[in-house]
Amino acid sequence: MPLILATTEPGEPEIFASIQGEGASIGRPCTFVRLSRCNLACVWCDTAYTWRFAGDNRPHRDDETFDRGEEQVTLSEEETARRIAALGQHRLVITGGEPLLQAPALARMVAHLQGLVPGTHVEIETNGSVPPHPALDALVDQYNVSPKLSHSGNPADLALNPDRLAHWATEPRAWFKFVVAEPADVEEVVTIQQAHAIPGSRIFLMPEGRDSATIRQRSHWLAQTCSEHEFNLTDRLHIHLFGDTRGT
Ligand SMILES: Nc1nc2[nH]cc(C(=O)O)c2c(=O)[nH]1
Ligand code: SF4
Ligand SMILES: [Mg+2]
Repeated sequence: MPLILATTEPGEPEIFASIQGEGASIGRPCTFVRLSRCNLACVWCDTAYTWRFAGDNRPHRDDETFDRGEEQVTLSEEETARRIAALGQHRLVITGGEPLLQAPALARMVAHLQGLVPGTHVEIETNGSVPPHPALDALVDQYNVSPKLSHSGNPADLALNPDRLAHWATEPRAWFKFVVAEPADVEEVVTIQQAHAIPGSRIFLMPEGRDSATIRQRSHWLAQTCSEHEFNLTDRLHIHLFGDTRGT
């Protein structure tokens, strides 16, 4: 089974070199590969083109639906690895959508990539609701786990499964990154932190926002909140640098 990737334009897979814009590796140069499809549906999702295809009526703030044929491209594991290797980086961030939905094919792709560029550091951006897959898990250096709070609009039993969260809480390669828009969202983070005994040093709060002004405004009060709770604050560096654009 090949990989189903997102596109920057019809037929063009979203594989690009950039700077990690969020979380524990912020500022590091890396290559990104964006996979299509997600098992959740966040109302403020900034990559709705990976899942909100015509006929999907789950609510989204923009109320836009996308043409699956234009937004998805199928690429073999080997060709995906070749395109990543051609960008010359030694770090890879696998994102989506929800990339763990395609874990078996991703495992084959990463194994192939390690043959082309040995020692590549592999990070996965995940919403944390999908169990890790053993073959892929063995090839991953870092998980950036972003559980979705109630303001995302997802049912809690899907987005905040206690067994899944318990797994990530005890996974030493996992960092937590919570998207926060309002102070009430932080209360949910604290509840999750306490339920799973997650050290604050492994938690990042990230302002929800798709433009610099919103991110900056929310970062002001979030900085104070992070001090109080000893959480980390993360920016969304790529939005300041490139705006809300694909392939950046
Ligand atoms: N530069 C950059 N950094 C990112 N970190 C996480 C991203 C994501 O979309 O998951 C992302 C992204 O789309 N671009
Ligand atoms: S989990 Fe991520 S990709 Fe999926 S809908 Fe939410 S923000 Fe979008
Ligand atoms: Mg993004």
